[in-house]
Amino acid sequence: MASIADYYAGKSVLITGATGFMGKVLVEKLLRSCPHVRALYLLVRPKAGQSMQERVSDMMKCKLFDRVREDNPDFHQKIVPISSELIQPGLAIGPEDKETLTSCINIIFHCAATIRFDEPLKHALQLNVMATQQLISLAQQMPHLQAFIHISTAYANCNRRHIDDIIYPPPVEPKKLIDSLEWMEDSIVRDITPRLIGDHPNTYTYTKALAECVVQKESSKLSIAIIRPSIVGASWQEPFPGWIDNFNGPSGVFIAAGKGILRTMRANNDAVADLIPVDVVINLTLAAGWYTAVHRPKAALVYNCTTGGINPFHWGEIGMFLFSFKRNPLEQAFRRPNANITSNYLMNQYWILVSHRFPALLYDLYLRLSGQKPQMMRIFNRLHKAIGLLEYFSSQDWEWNSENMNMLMSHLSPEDRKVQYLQPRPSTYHTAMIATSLQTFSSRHSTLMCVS
Ligand SMILES: CCCCCCCCCCCCCCCCCCCC(=O)SCCNC(=O)CCNC(=O)[C@H](O)C(C)(C)COP(=O)(O)OP(=O)(O)OC[C@H]1O[C@@H](n2cnc3c(N)ncnc32)[C@H](O)[C@@H]1OP(=O)(O)O
Ligand SMILES: NC(=O)C1=CN([C@@H]2O[C@H](COP(=O)(O)OP(=O)(O)OC[C@H]3O[C@@H](n4cnc5c(N)ncnc54)[C@H](OP(=O)(O)O)[C@@H]3O)[C@@H](O)[C@H]2O)C=CC1
Repeated sequence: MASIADYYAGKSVLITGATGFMGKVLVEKLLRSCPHVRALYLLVRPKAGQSMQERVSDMMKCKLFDRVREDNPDFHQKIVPISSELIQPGLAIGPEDKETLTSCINIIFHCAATIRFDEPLKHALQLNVMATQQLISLAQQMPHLQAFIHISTAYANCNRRHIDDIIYPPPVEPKKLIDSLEWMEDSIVRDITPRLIGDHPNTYTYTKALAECVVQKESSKLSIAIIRPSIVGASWQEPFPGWIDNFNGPSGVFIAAGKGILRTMRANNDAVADLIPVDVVINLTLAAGWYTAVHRPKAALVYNCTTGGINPFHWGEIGMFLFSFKRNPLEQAFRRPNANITSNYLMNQYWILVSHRFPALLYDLYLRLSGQKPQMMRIFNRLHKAIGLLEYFSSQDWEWNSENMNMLMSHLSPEDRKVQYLQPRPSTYHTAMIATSLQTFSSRHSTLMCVS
């Protein structure tokens, strides 16, 4: 059977979300590990005054691409940016581009999404669900398509404690929800969002669950796989250890703790912190693309891409790790760092008062008296809002079944297992991943290495 690199040779690949955290790593690994891939078509929108071409060429200059650049200085010739705004009808792809895509694409990786926990429901629905539906419709017009890989999240079903690698019935029929929200004013949608999302913690996990249902509906017509990563962190090994370019999930928490701002947070010391390095997720994604295209499974296969089952690491251990900040605070720290976790709500409230609000009040008073604008209370209010949204995930445990991931591993040749390593088995990888990402944070004054 063809190796993964052999399979991708000569193939045209369509990627959404290529300018995002995971998308960039996917583009890089595909170019580096599958050097004979024919072309990567990236659906990109113009943003912040930059055209989509400018955005893509800036992205390719980033440090993440150093190794690809070394191997093949002309790698950019394989990248074809296509202008697309995913929440517009027809994904706002021009007729000529559509013609090109439908005639040549062999594999689609759908990474784009809004991952904000506080996204208004209508927008999360438009991007995470309706755009997925539109992309699938486009995929159905591609005669040479061999695989459609949808990136979901391990938390799409976080209202369950045990999560198998199957697609669960959606909380609501997506079409019904789309139709009923269409005519509603935004303020009404905002008011009824908590009732609609029910036992989901936010609009993100809720719409990702609906997207899986949309994908499943088409699985008889296309060869589909769904990848469900847990909390995606910095790279473990490739293209170099510790690469990360965002403040999502634990990263923002680490920085706030390293600057001595965040000193208390509600988390369960004994709950599994299911962190997975971005390079492992991308390896699984590429391997799943290969398997789906070669084996054409009859139903969509779901890959829970998690680590807790094989190599559990706990929030308490991360908390211990952050003690290193006591000796090495990040630059321009507000105070000497001293971050602690508690699972007790009242205790947390007490420490918020004593070690967050009170010092902020004092500092703002000092700023006022010295003729400057007070700012610390504002910063803490934002921090508390963000932490409030994350605590749901750090206070409880989930258990994921990873049969399909194991099955996929067993199908890889020994050579592919080296290139597309899937399971970070050594127990040191969590600490390596966190340590290197902390180095990334501290070495650049807490701005990240490659902010797009
Ligand atoms: C006491 C400490 C002990 C610590 C040990 C225990 C650690 C526990 C950590 C628990 C983490 C749990 C994480 C669970 C995650 C579950 C994951 C589910 C997995 C997924 O499927 S997808 C990925 C998940 N999505 C996210 O993580 C997104 C969550 N974030 C949001 O929804 C929003 O960011 C949030 C939290 C609502 C905040 O919004 P807002 O206030 O509007 O701020 P922005 O994010 O838009 O940022 C504005 C601006 O500020 C910059 N920024 C953000 N954070 C920092 C920072 N720490 N330092 C410096 N700058 C920061 C940000 O880049 C923006 O800049 P722009 O220039 O882009 O405007
Ligand atoms: N990060 C994590 O911890 C996890 C992520 N996931 C999933 O992985 C996938 C990728 O996540 P991640 O890379 O972290 O997310 P990012 O927020 O870093 O990237 C999101 C991507 O989607 C694109 N996008 C957003 N809106 C639009 C739009 N309207 N039109 C075109 N493109 C758009 C963004 O483009 P632009 O640059 O133009 O904004 C960006 O390229 C998502 O599906 C997410 O659910 C799953 C589990 C964990």
